[in-house]
Amino acid sequence: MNLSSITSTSAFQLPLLPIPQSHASRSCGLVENLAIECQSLSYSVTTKQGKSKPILKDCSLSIPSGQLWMLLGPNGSGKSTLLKILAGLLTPSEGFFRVKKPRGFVFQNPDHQVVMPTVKDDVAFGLSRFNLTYDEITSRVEKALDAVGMYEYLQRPVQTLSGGQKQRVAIAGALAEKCKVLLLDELTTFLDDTDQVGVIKAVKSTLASSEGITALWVTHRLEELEYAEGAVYMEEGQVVMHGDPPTIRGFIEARQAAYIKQIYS
Ligand SMILES: Nc1ncnc2c1ncn2[C@@H]1O[C@H](COP(=O)(O)OP(=O)(O)OP(=O)(O)O)[C@@H](O)[C@H]1O
Repeated sequence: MNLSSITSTSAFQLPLLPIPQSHASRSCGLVENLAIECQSLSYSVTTKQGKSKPILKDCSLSIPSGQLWMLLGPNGSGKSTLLKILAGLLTPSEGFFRVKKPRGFVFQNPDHQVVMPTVKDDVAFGLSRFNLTYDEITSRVEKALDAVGMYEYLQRPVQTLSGGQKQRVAIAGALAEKCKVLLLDELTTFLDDTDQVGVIKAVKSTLASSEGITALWVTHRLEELEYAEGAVYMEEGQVVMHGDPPTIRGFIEARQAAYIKQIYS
């Protein structure tokens, strides 16, 4: 169901990774072929004491259409908050953002999203608000489940599915609604290795077989970067860098090594 610049950090100063020209072209001042764009996005909450607490600070990033990008960063760095803003679930305090629509948000815990009795009912649920015939709904549900490798589970009760299968059903819900952007919040956190790879491959093959669907995937798992075309790394509410996965991976590994050295020195 479907419900960079580098900013200064204490230890590292790296240059902005520009978006390759093949990914984005400028015309009349607007960036074309981008699925997601944020400029100077900030988000604050008001504490019980009445003080403003910044959660996101001056975040800028651009993600081209048709690609899988990863969003990484330590706990509490603001990844989920940024994703919720992009999904329209939170309103930024300042800045500008644009996301191609329709967009779909898939939660970390599939039990919060996959709630109808059977797989086909769950994928069809969001379609009830469109004026579609029964045949159109059936066709969309079948195509969406096929895209995530779950077609044979059409009639299955959802409580018999594994966590990874439920995640794929949740993604199918967004695909059935013809979402152009999939916002995927730590889908593999609770999954074993087999389910993890199954979900990520389902997203990859969906993007490969469709026209211009883009996915932004929040993760803590560095090894998942091998599936991505691009990545964004956040710390303390800021986008520290964004660009190609090997460079981001090298940066994070250097950061982790420095942290471990600091602990043991
Ligand atoms: N409504 C809120 N009120 C107060 N603090 C909040 C609120 N929402 C988020 N925060 C804080 O903002 C910070 C960023 O939270 P967020 O969930 O976006 O981080 P994250 O990078 O997704 O973390 P994790 O990897 O642990 O899921 C955290 O310190 C969190 O406690």
